[in-house]
Amino acid sequence: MLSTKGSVSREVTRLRSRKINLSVIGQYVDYLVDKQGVKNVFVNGTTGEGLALSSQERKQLAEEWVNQGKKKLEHVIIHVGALSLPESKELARHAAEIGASGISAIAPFFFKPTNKGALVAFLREVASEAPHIPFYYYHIPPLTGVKICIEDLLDGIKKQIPTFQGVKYSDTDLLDFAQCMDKYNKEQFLLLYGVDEQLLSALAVGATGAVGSTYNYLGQANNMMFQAYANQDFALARKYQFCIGEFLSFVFKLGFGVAQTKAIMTSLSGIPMGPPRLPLMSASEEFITKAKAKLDSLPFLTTYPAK
Ligand SMILES: CC(=O)N[C@@H]([C@@H](O)[C@H](O)[C@H](O)CO)[C@@H](O)CC(=O)C(=O)O
Repeated sequence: MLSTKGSVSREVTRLRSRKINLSVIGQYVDYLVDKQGVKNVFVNGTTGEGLALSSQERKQLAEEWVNQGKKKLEHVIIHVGALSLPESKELARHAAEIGASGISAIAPFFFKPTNKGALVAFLREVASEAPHIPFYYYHIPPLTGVKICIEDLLDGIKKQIPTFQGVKYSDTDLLDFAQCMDKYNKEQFLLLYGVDEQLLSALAVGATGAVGSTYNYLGQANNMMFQAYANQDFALARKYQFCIGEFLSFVFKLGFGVAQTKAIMTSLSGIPMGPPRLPLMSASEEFITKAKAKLDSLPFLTTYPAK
């Protein structure tokens, strides 16, 4: 007991005054593009701990990603969601000014919108600050607690938010997701799926893309899964999804979240992702060793045929 308390307080001291490190972003962009085949990024979202950062830090990160991504990345979408509407609007304006390809926002989750009208009113205010770039709603009910049905949200949304382009859908409700695909086919919304362990099921009902934490280090494996699915090689696509599932199921049992994602990413890419910000605590050495050993036991996920 005593030793646990001691190590928690040492960790707290270590995490207390951590600052963002902009100097690794250029390297991060190259790693994603060259090693993972990932050319679209979602900045200041969950994995990037956007909600734990000050507005100033979020702006600095957004600028660095846009600048470093020039001529390398296809899309840099900046997450501008915040608990306060003025803050969210300011971040939206800033993202548009610096040349982001799009913006996205979660629902505020302290004073929550309790119905579609309230949510749309909030999102409309945010989106209207960046009237020339696409807006994506970031649906992540496990973290926001806002469970407004997306099938309902999409009904008439373009009239309310002319720049509305789609949804980053980080929830397991594949019925709602499939209904959106089916019902709004004509609108050609981009529905980007965000539960990595279920991506293949989302592809089967028509997902147009994916945004998630594991694409930082398993981007190639997921690209292969996309390719296998497009080629109608469903056995191969399932093999990728099952392997990804085996890895995630293993780390879930150890305790998995943003801090652990950063640690895995650091260990695989060699780029120091740094510790998370309090109240999140760093991944343990034991976690890192076990997660790395598990990935090493699944070479199918991390070794690819030469191009
Ligand atoms: C709750 C959460 O963190 N979800 C992740 C998933 O990628 C998730 O880590 C993965 O599916 C493992 O459960 C993403 O949806 C979040 C994400 O894309 C982001 O960084 O904004």
